[in-house]
Amino acid sequence: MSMAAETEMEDSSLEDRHLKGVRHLHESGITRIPNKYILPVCDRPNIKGGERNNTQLKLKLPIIDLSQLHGPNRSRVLKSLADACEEYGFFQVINHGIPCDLTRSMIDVGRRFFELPFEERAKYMSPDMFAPVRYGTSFNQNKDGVFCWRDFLKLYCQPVSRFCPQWPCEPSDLRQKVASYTKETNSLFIMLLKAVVESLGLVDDDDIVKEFGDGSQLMVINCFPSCPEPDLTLGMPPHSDYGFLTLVLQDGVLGLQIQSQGEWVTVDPLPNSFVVNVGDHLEIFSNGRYKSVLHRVLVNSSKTRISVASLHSLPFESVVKPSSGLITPQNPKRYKETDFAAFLDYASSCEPKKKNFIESRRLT
Ligand SMILES: O=C(O)CCC(=O)C(=O)O
Ligand SMILES: [Fe+2]
Repeated sequence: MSMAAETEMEDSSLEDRHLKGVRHLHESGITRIPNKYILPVCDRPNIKGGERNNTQLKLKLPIIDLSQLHGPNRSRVLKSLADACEEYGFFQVINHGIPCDLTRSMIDVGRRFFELPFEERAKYMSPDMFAPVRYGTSFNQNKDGVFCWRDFLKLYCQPVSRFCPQWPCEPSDLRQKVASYTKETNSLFIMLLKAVVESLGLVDDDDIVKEFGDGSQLMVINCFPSCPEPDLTLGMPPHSDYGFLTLVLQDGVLGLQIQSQGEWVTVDPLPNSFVVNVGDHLEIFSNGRYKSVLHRVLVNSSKTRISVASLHSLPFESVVKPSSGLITPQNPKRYKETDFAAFLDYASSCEPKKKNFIESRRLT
């Protein structure tokens, strides 16, 4: 075989390797990351002081105590919520009522899914962005020039009775855990949604809350294996989330970063809290008052990290637009109407540098 043919064969088997995901690479025991994962210098995470001597800026997100939401302190809680959504686009909720046994077992079953033999996981691989069950790698494996250090399992969740039979049957308790977790996170979301709507001063806007009764819920279980060269790559590139609110559960390993005053800072959540972030749809609904903030994920050289992001929004076919109750001559509409299909078209048709869908919806 000629050298060129050999190199070509090597290249194509390397290409295959990327599509098998980073868990697969990690299991092969590599000590350097393949070029496919190396970011241009300007996009690298710039881990200050080196990883061992980690002096990352840590951020304590504003705390929303849900045990105070239905008592005499309600207006104070709503004010904190409004401030957090305006200033950070992120907050953490405590006393949310979801049992920690359930959150622990959700992380645990997610971890066990990624520990299954590759062939078992591969049954759910699909390049189709619309697939209700999709195991994949990177951010958008069809488009990303540089891959990121993440594998994921995405599950459509609502209605549970429709999607549950399509979820992976291994690990054997996955369906039951995801079903319970879906139910609990959906109730928490509805509680937060009502508070968010009220915090915008929309006391009479019951329509939106009703519409969310049949809303969409997408669960993304992320696996960020330990990485031999974490300063050259990212677990997720800077992006915003498309939905209304995202509820993020983490396993205790830090990694999530948000941009605050021009610097990337690491979110350091309280134990048993949920990190919640404003998505593009809420930025549009609030006519830009609440911000869908860019965030990214760092990886590290010693620990695998698991996170579960639950993305909540309107039914897939609904149109999202600035709330009419917020539009005045002084505060005109700042965003075009959008729907889920427009987002998927955008996400699948380009490789957005900042993965920021909302820019394309802004009225100038
Ligand atoms: O892993 C995390 O903490 C965040 C994950 C995330 O941003 C996402 O799944 O959209
Ligand atoms: Fe995200």
